[in-house]
Amino acid sequence: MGGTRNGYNGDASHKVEAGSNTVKAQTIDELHSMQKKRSAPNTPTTRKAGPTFFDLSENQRQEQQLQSISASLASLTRESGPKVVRGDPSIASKKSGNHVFAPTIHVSDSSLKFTHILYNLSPPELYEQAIKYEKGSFITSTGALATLSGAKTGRAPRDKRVVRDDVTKDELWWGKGSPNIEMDEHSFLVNRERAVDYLNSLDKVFVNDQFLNWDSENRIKVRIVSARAYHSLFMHNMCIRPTPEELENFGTPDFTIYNAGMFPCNRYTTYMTSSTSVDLNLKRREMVILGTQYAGEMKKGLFTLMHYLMPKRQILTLHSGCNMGKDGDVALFFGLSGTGKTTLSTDHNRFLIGDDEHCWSNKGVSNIEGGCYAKCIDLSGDKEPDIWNAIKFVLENVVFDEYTREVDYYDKSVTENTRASYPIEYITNAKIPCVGPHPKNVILLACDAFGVLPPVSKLTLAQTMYHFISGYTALVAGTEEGVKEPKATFSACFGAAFLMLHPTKYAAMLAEKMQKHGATGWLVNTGWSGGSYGSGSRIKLSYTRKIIDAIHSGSLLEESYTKTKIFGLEIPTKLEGVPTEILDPVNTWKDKTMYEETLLKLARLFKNNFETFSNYKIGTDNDLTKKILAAGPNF
Ligand SMILES: Nc1ncnc2c1ncn2[C@@H]1O[C@H](COP(=O)(O)OP(=O)(O)OP(=O)(O)O)[C@@H](O)[C@H]1O
Ligand SMILES: O=C([O-])CC(=O)C(=O)O
Ligand SMILES: [Ca+2]
Ligand SMILES: [Mn+2]
Repeated sequence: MGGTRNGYNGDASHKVEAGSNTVKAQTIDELHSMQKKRSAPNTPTTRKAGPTFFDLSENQRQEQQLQSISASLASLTRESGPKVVRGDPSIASKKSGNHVFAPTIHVSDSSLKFTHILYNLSPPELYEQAIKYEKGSFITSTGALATLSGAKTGRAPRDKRVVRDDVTKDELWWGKGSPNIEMDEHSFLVNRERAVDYLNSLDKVFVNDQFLNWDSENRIKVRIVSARAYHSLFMHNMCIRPTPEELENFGTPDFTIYNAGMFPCNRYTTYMTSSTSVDLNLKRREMVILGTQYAGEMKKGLFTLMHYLMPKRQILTLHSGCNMGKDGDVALFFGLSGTGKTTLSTDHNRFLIGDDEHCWSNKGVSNIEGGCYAKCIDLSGDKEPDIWNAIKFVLENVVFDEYTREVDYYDKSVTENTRASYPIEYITNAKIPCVGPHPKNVILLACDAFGVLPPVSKLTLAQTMYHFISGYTALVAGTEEGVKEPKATFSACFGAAFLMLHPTKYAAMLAEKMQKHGATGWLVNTGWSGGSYGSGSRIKLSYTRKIIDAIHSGSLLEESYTKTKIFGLEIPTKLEGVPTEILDPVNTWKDKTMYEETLLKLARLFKNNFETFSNYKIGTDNDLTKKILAAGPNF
């Protein structure tokens, strides 16, 4: 890790003398102990650590930490908390002494045992745990840990539940089109108890205490309790890693995830429709995962939480990538899964702020996460060198050569949705801390499987809002369970699956911010050209990159434009590095009537989808609302 190793007070008597043949160790154990420095995983930061306010001894601090973890793992009915002890049960010495916290004596089998806590382990320690105990864990030729996520290789949005109570019933978006399927408090507690009992029945559980959001004033403390080293390593990568000082002063988390992924929910529990359940309880500030080991559920569960917490502070949450040029010009890349947020925000000529989840506050943008999660199907070192070189730590569901351990990125036999997760600092031009000024360009990515949207269009504010609320793409196979072929999808705000409030609330905030900061909207089709999926082909990544370059540099703004029929999109008449004929899709189709029909078909789909929004006002601006409604296709 490139981070600073503060927090370690080296004891000089234990150091190996440079240039001498002998070591100062008296025993083999002592010698081995010299290989290791005491430190904790951290994300590089330029932020100064606050004063260490705790005047506690190391033992007192550890005990407090264990008490807090024991409280997190408390069963609701039988005990106030399990006996917890730090360390791997196979290694930990039996003299657990002052590390033990045993709050109750009501005897049950589970209260007689210890739950060993593997607290914020480092990646090497997690590798060892995975290799030793988790079937399907292997080290690949580049040193990444290849893992399997089990039966689920994508998120399960139909199995997501949100507790509906007196507060959330009025605050949240429910009903048609909403991702928030209700459950009651009682059923949540049943699932929570099931997860906690399962976790406490294990010899050991992993606990990660980490942060969300690089905007330090709006940072959220999260605790993730999980049963697998893979899950702990994934979250180590994806959340912001605390410095040793920050970890010491962590205190009580703002939110806790109980991931009992390999253990199913009980179908006889009210509201359960399968063996998988991902449950969010805002009042208790908790999430429970049962019956899926797909790690993305944790990442996107936390993103959902941020979609609730941040708007309360006038901060907009964005399902977008984000990068910044050398002159400080920031671009956002919105888009549904597989449309190119990660691919296009990771740009060798620009600083990466983040690839997937951001906040836009009155100070500018901030990444929510500490890592990236790239699709790696068909990944090649030539086309995506920065991602290729960043692949460390976690590779999900990939296939590799048994002997050389070289990964075959073209192999889809486990799933289409193969993924790599890596700490953001492994992208060499990552912007640390991951914050930036107000965006100049807002790029909406759509992977249009119909092949009728132009490769790039310049949008008016009303058009930007229309397309943002529509959230169109042709979902590329994989990320959501059961999708095997591209298919037209509309997902409000390019992330309906993660919205907590009504889409128009986020849209109003975006419009207000774009207006205030003079950002330009663009629609970029990273999908098909020359025909629909099946006959045409996907637009070359190198062309899309040229388009994005011209947006960043400002040169595209200077081009002359013509307006397309039906969608009324402004398209440039030329663009350096991109064949002129592909800029207007009609030129690339052999069968022009087929093109017209397909265009009309897509326009109808847009219109039908937007009907649900026609009764809503976008913010307080009546005029803008009217313009947005008129900014859709006309036919
Ligand atoms: N013209 C293109 N533009 C962008 N991506 C392309 C293009 N052609 C092919 N691709 C491929 O499409 C995929 C885009 O996936 P990417 O990881 O960027 O999606 P994402 O928007 O970040 O999705 P998620 O939210 O699920 O992480 C990559 O595998 C990339 O190589
Ligand atoms: O959540 C996932 O599994 C991957 C992702 O980023 C998305 O779907 O937007
Ligand atoms: Ca991504
Ligand atoms: Mn995403």
